[in-house]
Amino acid sequence: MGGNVVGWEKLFASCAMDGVFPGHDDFSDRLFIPDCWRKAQEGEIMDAAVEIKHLNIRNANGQSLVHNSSFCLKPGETYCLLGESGSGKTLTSKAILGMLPAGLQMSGDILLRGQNLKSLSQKDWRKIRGRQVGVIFQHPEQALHPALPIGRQLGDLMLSHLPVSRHEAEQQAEKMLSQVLLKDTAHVMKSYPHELSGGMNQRVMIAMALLLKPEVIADEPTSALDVTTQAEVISLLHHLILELNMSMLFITHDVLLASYLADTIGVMRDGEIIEQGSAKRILGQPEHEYTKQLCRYRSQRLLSKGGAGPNA
Ligand SMILES: Nc1ncnc2c1ncn2[C@@H]1O[C@H](COP(=O)(O)OP(=O)(O)OP(=O)(O)O)[C@@H](O)[C@H]1O
Repeated sequence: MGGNVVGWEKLFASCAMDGVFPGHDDFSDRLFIPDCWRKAQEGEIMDAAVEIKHLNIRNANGQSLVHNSSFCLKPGETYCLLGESGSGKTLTSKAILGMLPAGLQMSGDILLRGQNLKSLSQKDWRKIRGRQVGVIFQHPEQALHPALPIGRQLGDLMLSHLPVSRHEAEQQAEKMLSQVLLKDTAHVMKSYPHELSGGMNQRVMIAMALLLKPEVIADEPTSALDVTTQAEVISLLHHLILELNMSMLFITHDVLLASYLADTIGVMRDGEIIEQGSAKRILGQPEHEYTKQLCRYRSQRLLSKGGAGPNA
């Protein structure tokens, strides 16, 4: 890892000792404070990066899969949607990306920087994805074309949204690859996805998602990686989101991961957000019995493994 990226183990060890996690008020004197927080404190009104209002998703039989969900991702913050498998996290993120599977019915409003995405055509969605909202999936093959070199894919993304030359686009792309700490970026630019390791492809996907500085949705982005690579990738993502002052909706079933990354946590269960608030409040004073269970589980994992990482 690069020298300025905080290692999981070091970070967790110190957090476990202090009983707090970065991103919370307790760390405010030591951490980078996003500009938007300062502006919000000063009373300046800002559009939410993403706002979900009364989102309902039903299957073809009318069964409710996501029920009346509302939440707000503020500019410059990381909002973790935390919940067990099947709770509706991925469907929520797919709704925001305009990628709901056929046969599902959606109601409610999705606003991106104030723009309601409700009745966009597929053509309009293509203009938005990558430019205004980027996504990091669990499996890079969901986003990377197997038959195109990495440099071409990143360059194409930039060319499809910005008035730049192919040369400029690929220069920017290569710069982004170095920001995700890939070595020998000239070689990576010419490589095909199957020639890179899983961890390298995940970094390429992060580079692609962050390239045009959109709002970012990360859906269990490291679940398919081994423990060490997972820790490196999460640490890198956290660092870049802070450095670039970007907003991220991070989807996870892992309470330890949420406690490491989140400014705000929404706990999702059976299609509903049952509790949400600042990470400090949710982890320190959970109200719902289910959230209390999650917090007890987190404490046990920290105690038993010394807070050693995302799969601890
Ligand atoms: N295309 C679909 N058609 C019908 N039901 C679906 C479809 N996709 C998901 N579901 C159902 O919707 C519910 C929520 O699924 P979702 O994938 O959002 O859960 P999740 O919280 O992301 O879980 P996981 O982490 O396992 O992906 C589940 O009961 C799932 O079976």
